[in-house]
Amino acid sequence: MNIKSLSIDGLLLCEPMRHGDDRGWFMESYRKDALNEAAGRTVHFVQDNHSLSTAVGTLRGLHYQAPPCAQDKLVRCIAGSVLDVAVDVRRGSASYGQWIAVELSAQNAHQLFVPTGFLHGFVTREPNSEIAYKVSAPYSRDHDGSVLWKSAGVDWDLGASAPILSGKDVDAPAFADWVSPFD
Ligand SMILES: Cc1cn([C@H]2C[C@H](O)[C@@H](COP(=O)(O)OP(=O)(O)O[C@H]3O[C@H](C)C(=O)[C@H](O)[C@H]3O)O2)c(=O)[nH]c1=O
Repeated sequence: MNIKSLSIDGLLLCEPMRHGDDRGWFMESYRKDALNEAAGRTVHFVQDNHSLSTAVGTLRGLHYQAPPCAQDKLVRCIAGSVLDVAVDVRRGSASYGQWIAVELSAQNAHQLFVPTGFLHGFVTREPNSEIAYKVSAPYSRDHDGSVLWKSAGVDWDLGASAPILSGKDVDAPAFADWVSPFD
């Protein structure tokens, strides 16, 4: 498992090693020890999530769970491919408002570690794309929030197409009007 820091402090790109043979391949898709060493702390995952997005251009984001239910996330794509996005919304951060986007795909097997204090979202690049991700706090509907996907300066690489959104994401507040709950 190769884990490297990205340009925004706290974000990690995990690249598991695939061991191929004439049957196919084997991969360790999660190593607690390696992630904790790279994160510099113990990350306690308590829930696994899995979503299927059937159409290209399905955009889920920009989402967060507010404290005290904030979530670290370890995100991977197990079918198709997505552009995965994280936006730094830690009020004390020198990189507040900065974002990164990485392609996660079943083919590259890359994973993005998104610590608490970031907005998270993705847009699908293939039909029937699936993401599976670990979170460090249980789902809490009362702490679940969204920021309008097109208001944070993210380049989603959508081309001329409008994304497919949930009602929650269509009506989300604009980044400029939103107050981050993260220190
Ligand atoms: C997140 C979640 C949702 N749900 C239920 C609530 C709704 O009835 C249904 C769909 O939820 P939602 O529209 O919030 O799903 P996504 O748009 O995929 O949201 C997720 O997408 C972005 C990319 C994230 O990083 C978050 O994990 C999460 O916000 O699943 C649950 O029962 N448990 C959960 O943990």
